[in-house]
Amino acid sequence: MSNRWQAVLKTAAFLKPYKSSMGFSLLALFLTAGITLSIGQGIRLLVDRGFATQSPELLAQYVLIFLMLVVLLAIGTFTRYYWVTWLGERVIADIRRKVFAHLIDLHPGFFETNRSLEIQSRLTADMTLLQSVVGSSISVALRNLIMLIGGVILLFITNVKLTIIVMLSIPLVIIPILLFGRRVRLLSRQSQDKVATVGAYVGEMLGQIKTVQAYNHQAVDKIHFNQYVEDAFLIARQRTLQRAWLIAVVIVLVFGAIGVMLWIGGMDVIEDKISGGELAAFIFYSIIVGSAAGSVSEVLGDLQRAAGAAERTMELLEEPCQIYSPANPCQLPVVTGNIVFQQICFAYPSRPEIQVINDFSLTVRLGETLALVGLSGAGKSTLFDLLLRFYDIQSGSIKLEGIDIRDLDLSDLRRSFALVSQNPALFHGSIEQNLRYAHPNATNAEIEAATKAAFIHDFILSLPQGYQTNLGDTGLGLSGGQKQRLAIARAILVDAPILLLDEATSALDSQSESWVQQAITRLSADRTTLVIAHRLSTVVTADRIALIHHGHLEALGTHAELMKSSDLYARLAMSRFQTSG
Ligand SMILES: Nc1ncnc2c1ncn2[C@@H]1O[C@H](COP(=O)(O)OP(=O)(O)OP(=O)(O)O)[C@@H](O)[C@H]1O
Repeated sequence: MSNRWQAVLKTAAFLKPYKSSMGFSLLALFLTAGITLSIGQGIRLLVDRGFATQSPELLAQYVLIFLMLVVLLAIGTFTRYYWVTWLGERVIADIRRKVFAHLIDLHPGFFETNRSLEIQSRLTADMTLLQSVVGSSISVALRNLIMLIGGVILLFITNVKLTIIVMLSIPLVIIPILLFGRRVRLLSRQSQDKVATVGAYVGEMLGQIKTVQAYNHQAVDKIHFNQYVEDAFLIARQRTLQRAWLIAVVIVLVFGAIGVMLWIGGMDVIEDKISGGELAAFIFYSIIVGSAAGSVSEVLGDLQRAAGAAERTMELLEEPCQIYSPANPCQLPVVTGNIVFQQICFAYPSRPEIQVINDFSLTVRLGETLALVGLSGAGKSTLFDLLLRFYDIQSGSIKLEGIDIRDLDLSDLRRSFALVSQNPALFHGSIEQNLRYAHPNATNAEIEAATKAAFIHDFILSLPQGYQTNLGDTGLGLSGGQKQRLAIARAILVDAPILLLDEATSALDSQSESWVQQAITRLSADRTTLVIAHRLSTVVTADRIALIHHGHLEALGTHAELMKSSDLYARLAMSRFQTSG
């Protein structure tokens, strides 16, 4: 079986928990199809017995039956529509939750080879497609299939001669409609893609609005954007033209065919070979059979596209997670900050030929502040990634409290660290929500103590909405220094035994710089701290400095020692360390 159909089966498995809803839907489906078909018989009785006999009582009786059928049809359709759509929405909600739960645990390396924008589009576009198929197309296909089969049987029962004529002429009507329909569908898909490109372009430009304006790039962007919009318009126009043709052709062919039938059938009625009711019922059934055949063929295209979406979704869901907790993790003792790197080697999975960390060994002492310094690209941030197990090393070992970090439960390991990165990640939401990110149950007093220690409390209070001030995406609306202090307050609140700090390279003004510096000093006072240092003030006050060069430990010691013993360090200190603060 091809992957695609396996994926469809796996997607269908999501329906399993909802057997009763499926039962309701199927029941309603058969009921409505049955009633629709029996309306033809109702029409026949109405014409032959109600009108032809000129009896008002019989007419009233048959109109009543007809109305009852209509009410039943309404109830059945309500049930079918509600349960089928419910199923579609429910199943897609389940798949979305499962995919997200899987993605958020996946190793970060996965997102390097798969653009997150593309994954986002899968989560929206593919899901919408699947939803429309589970929540409507399947039921439309099934209903029309039942009507098609039932309609053909009833056509034969009603009149064999006319049925044979209809059967011979159906392809004449259906084939042109299918051809036009296919072209319209192809153009609709192209049109959707074009609209998606327009959306992506707007997203990218608005996300980078300052760069766009700083480089006076608006005129060029307008030209590009106009091009995208015009492309989308041209395709939409073509699609509309084809669709208009399709509608016109359908009208001519379908009503033409009905006209022919009326002619042949009418002659039979005049010659008394069949009754007027039979002819009316016959025309009703032919319309049903014709439209059912059209719908089934149209829905088949949808089902095929949905199979593609199912395949991509299942691929995502089955992507193996390469970083996970061991089955029987070791118990982590109280973490004091005893970290040992032992001859570790590492290359990023996306560039396996470049050894970023090369036979690196280092023992971190309890409670010390260790500054990591080195040229840009030396591998400092990579060491943090390895400590947090975003990637696994290829050889050697990293031990925390004497235990290899690969033998620890991932959440235990990561709970031991508080990370303050160079560009602190803040999320959409209030300042308070951002502070509570890793410690949701913190009391207000704890939050205040943390923000005071990070020298950000007064600033927060100066905002009109204080702690409830909303931050835009990625902390929009705060300066670099404010973001860092907020991140430091968050780290204080987490109160993890080891602090990982990636100092900002961007120069802060001296006031802000000194606040950040003091906040860091407080934060690192009673815990083991690894800091990627870019400032002279930081390296001078650090207990020890590790100089990293090409992923290797080049030298280790205090500032004064390294200034004497290492040429590279002396050069680095002269040229690179920022002296502000
Ligand atoms: N995700 C990645 N995939 C492949 N290569 C990477 C990845 N991240 C970093 N690298 C490469 O690994 C090397 C070390 O990068 P790292 O970020 O650890 O350096 P760094 O010392 O922190 O530099 P800086 O001070 O400029 O931040 C660099 O050559 C970089 O290009």
